Amino acid sequence: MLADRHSMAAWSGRTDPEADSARWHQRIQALAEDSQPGLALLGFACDEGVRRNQGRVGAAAAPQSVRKALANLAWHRQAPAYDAGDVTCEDADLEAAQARLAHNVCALLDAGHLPLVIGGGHEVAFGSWSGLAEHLSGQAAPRMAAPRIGIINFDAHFDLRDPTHVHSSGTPFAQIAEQCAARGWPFRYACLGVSRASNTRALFARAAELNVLVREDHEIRESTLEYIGAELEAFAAECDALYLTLDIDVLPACEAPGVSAPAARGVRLEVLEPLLERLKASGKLRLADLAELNPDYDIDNRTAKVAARLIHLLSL
Ligand SMILES: N=CN[C@@H](CCC(=O)O)C(=O)O
Ligand SMILES: [Mn+2]
Ligand SMILES: [Mn+2]
Repeated sequence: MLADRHSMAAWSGRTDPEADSARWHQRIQALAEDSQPGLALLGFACDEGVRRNQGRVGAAAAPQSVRKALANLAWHRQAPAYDAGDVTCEDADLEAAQARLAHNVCALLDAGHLPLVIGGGHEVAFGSWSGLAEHLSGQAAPRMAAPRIGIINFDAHFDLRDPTHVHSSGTPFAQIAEQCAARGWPFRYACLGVSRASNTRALFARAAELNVLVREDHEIRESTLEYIGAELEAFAAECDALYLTLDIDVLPACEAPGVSAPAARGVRLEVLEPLLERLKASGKLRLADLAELNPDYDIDNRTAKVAARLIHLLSL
């Protein structure tokens, strides 16, 4: 086990007497060296990036709160699911935590698992992507000279802040763009649910420079669902592998109050879910993560339940 800590304590809940009534807590297993390929949940218990980004901290506690919410959901999977433990951030050393996350994600991919990382602040994205990059550059994956990794971020924010001075929850995709440039890899980034009011002109300009596929929050609604779904499929078709990153603050604050920076408008769950279904259907999803859930501001575990439902959807 590579992760910094591991406990199955969160996995408890209701047990029904009827046959075929299993819930996640009854089926999820602790990851072992010889585990058959399956879905691997890995926590990134870190909000140092949020602190550096002047945000309200608390997201480090999200992995445990999501596990508790997921524990009681009904189990409909055929393939196994594992808990791979948590990577933690020690002594505010975000860079070291991201490097350990990357090694863990790479090891899971090498072993044939689909890693689903539960952040943490959105600084999780740099560690997640680095793990996929390490995997695609290594021996375990089919050789690709310059893999076309498509990043699909559902987020009210671009998280493309200038990383020159500080690495934070606001910089991961700019850090990834730098990494791609250094490796001669294409940078393919789609950011959906962006709030114009919450992102400066400088960030919109950087997104344009980097050729980011941008859809603002107000553009994603039931009447445009077909168009945006087709646009995402076309984006996916031009990629070798997809990395999906879900910033929970893409949802309206009434649906997801427990986040570091709540969205005044957001994209509703009923619109988000069909888009995720279409992405799954592409068959190219290699990695997913969830970011910015902050249990300190949650109401009756509403946000944790939404996060658990999204994991449940992705796991089917
Ligand atoms: N990952 C967070 N990103 C946002 C936070 C905005 C805020 O704190 O209001 C950002 O940096 O833009
Ligand atoms: Mn974000
Ligand atoms: Mn955000």
